[in-house]
Amino acid sequence: MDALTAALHRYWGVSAFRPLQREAVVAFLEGRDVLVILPTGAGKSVTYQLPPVCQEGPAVTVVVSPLISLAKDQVNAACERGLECEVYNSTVAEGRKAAIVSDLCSGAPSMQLLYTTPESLALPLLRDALKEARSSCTLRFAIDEAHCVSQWGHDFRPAYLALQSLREDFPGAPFLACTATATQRVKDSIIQSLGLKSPVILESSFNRPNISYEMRHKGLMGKGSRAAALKDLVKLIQAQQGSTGIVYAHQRKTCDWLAAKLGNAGVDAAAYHAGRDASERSRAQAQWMDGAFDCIVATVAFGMGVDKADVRWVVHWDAPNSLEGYSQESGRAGRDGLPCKAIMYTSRKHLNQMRNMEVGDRRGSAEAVGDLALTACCRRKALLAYFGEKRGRCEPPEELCDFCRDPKALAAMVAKLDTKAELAAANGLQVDDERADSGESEDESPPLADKENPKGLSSPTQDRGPAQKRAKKPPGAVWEPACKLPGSAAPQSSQSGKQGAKRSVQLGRRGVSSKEYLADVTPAAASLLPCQDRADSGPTKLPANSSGTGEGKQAGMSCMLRNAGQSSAGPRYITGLRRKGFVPPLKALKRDLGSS
Ligand SMILES: Nc1ncnc2c1ncn2[C@@H]1O[C@H](COP(=O)(O)OP(=O)(O)OP(=O)(O)O)[C@@H](O)[C@H]1O
Repeated sequence: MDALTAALHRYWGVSAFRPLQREAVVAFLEGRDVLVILPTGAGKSVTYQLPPVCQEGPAVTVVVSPLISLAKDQVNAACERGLECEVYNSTVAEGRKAAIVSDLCSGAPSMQLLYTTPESLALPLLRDALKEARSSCTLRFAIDEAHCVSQWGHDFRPAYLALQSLREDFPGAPFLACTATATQRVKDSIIQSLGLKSPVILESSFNRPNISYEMRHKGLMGKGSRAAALKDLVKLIQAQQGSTGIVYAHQRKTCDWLAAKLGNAGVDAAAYHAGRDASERSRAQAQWMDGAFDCIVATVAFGMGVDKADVRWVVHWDAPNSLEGYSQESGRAGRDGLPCKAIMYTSRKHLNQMRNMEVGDRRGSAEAVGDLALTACCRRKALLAYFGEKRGRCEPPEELCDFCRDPKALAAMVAKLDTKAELAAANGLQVDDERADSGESEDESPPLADKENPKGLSSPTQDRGPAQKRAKKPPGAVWEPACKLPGSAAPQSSQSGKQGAKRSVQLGRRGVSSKEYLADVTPAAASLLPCQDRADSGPTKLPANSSGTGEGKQAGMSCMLRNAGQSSAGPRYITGLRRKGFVPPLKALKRDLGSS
């Protein structure tokens, strides 16, 4: 056994490194800057905790962590392993802080890890002590959750920007930045903001093969969709037979409401959000960790750094704000590598609300979530494509997503969603799921307004200056299931029309088969249906009696549709619609969808 493996065994009790851990430790020990991008639960903390314990002479890794609670948990875990650990933040008593400073300046610090926050690291007392320490010991800096430094990231913390001055003060110290989620833009931003010098970039696939992804649409759950969705959720949780899970909701009151409703239905559930006081929160977390609750119903305030290996399912009751967030939150399931589920409940209304409220750098986040949720596509492929990974659909032994389990059923469901939206828009109505969902608005203000920031810091999402205008969509706009994510099942027809070209589709009461109708409104979905007469390209020509001068025109059903499968910006607009005389071909549609 080599020295590194021996140290891993001694402190972690395991005798093999996980992928890229060893490479990161070696590079960090050699004094290189390192960027580690590994999925949640991959063991990133080993990469910066191990170096100080496996070198001769005094060495301290200063670990910058965004949350005090997160640092506390990590320090406890590290101390239990036998590492010499200290924590320096605003909650620490002055006497303790003085002891830490004096240890750093002693010429041979006894600590191996010093957990702190960006704010505390900016204070002259600690900064000067570290400057003093570097002459007598090896200093290294580890920036945990490094995506917080990026304004493009989903969890930007302005305080992280103060870390820029670290490089100036400690030009010779190696930096290791780690995160579980980073698009190329975020990676570039981390390297630039922290001033990483020719960093060794260690990145593994974001893929979590043991997670099966699934979307459920509240709008398709019938009238009173909130009650129906709740019933569905209870059934889902009960089917997990007492295994542990997390339900994420946007708002605190939704968490309280859901926890109470689940409790009434016999599910042991605790609510966790920043509106509860710290002791209630940590009690709820501890009880959930111990298995006293099947389920914790939480806002995004919960989860960062929670190291519970056997979370078998993560439910999003509301669509997440971004795919980065989704990846992190769903990634809390199955850290033990065993099969687990990530299930997202969505509603078109909520997605549209989120999209309409995005400002500045955040624009596009909800759009990406909507594209994932409202498109017939392999969820894994699409999610990974968002992070720049090209790959095929789920393949065993990976857990299959809902699309890969049954593409036809999923395509039919998406077709149903699109058709509902378009028929409702055609009739000048709200989309059904929006109407049904509106019951939920009684306890929900606009989704982003109450997004939690456990540190109470501002972020681009929350800092809406007067100059920042919300990007309102025109009334009547519905979600365009444009299959924009590269993983989506857009038709790859060689005959597909000119990129970005609009198609004019004439729909009418007679002469248009439901199959054609489906093919026209959702080409992506229709490509998966047994639909022989699907028109893939160019302006769709419908039978004479329904087009041009036919009844279709009389009925005023002229829709301008973007050709699905092509990259197109903005929503799909339905224009020139007249309600009178239009009878939706629902019977035929239902027959085709096989859902009487
Ligand atoms: N080589 C290894 N073999 C087995 N278990 C390991 C190994 N390395 C780390 N672990 C364990 O994996 C779990 C997750 O590790 P860690 O908390 O470092 O993950 P992480 O990548 O930081 O996750 P997150 O991004 O969610 O914070 C811990 O319980 C840790 O002890």
